[in-house]
Amino acid sequence: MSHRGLPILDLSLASDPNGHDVLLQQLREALLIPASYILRTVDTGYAEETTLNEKDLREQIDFATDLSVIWEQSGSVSSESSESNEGRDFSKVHWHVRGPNQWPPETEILEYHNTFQPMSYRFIHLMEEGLGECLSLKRRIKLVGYPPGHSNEPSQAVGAHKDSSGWLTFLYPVGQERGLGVLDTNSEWVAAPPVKGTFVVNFGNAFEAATESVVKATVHRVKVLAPGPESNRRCSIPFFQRLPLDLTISEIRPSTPEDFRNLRQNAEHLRSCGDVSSFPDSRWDRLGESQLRKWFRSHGNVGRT
Ligand SMILES: O=C(O)CCC(=O)C(=O)O
Ligand SMILES: [Fe+2]
Repeated sequence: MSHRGLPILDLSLASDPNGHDVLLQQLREALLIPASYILRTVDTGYAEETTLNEKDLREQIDFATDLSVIWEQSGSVSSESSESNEGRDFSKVHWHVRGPNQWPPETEILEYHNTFQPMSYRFIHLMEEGLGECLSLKRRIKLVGYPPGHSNEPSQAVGAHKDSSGWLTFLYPVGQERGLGVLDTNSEWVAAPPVKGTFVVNFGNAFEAATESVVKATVHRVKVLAPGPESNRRCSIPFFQRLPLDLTISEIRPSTPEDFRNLRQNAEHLRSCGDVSSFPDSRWDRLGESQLRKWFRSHGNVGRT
């Protein structure tokens, strides 16, 4: 079940009475070994991004659930009047990240959404069976294009990072272009080339926090080659699952069974990678704050507005 260092899980075993338990066991092992695995299954608004203080060489467009603006300049907005505000405290600056959307609604890519949404839940339910997780998840889909690099050396297309959206990311590489790399437990970069009929699963920052670092968030990056016969435009479609903005680490933790969190004593293989940001940081307990910090770090213009 492995492809050049990354385990490959066959999701179809989930509905096979003889394969189900085997898959759960593989899933449990995969959660603890490397931080990423491959799952076998079935010109407007381009954003610029910076990772580790270096500009990424890629263009991207986001599709997400269209949410209304709920934060007001005046600070604390009385929430009682509106049912949809659910008693939130709008003096908290992280509510800035809610609306208005600067990207098309997810209905524009309905077919993709309708394929990935049930698949992502199928996978999450499988994890719940193995671990007992149960959280309310939102999602975001992104279309990403990487032009070939400028120099003869591979260039940073997106720098080393952990996905800040939180939970799991299902990453679908379009075409055969290589470039995705994942940091393994020995702090070495492992290539994650496209494998037909599969997509890559990354663990996000909140997943690491929920499991008290038993499962490490996947540190990953993309490098692109200089223009040449080997180097074409690379495209990918990540499907991010994220958690409610107001959720805190202390609220997330009980969702992971204690016996699983206790494995942390045996899981001290921390992958350090320079300045890659981590969610489990007492200064940024709330997921919304961590999201906002990510936007500040990656998109300088967001911090200025
Ligand atoms: O395009 C890829 O393969 C990786 C994209 C990614 O890591 C991200 O957008 O967070
Ligand atoms: Fe990522």
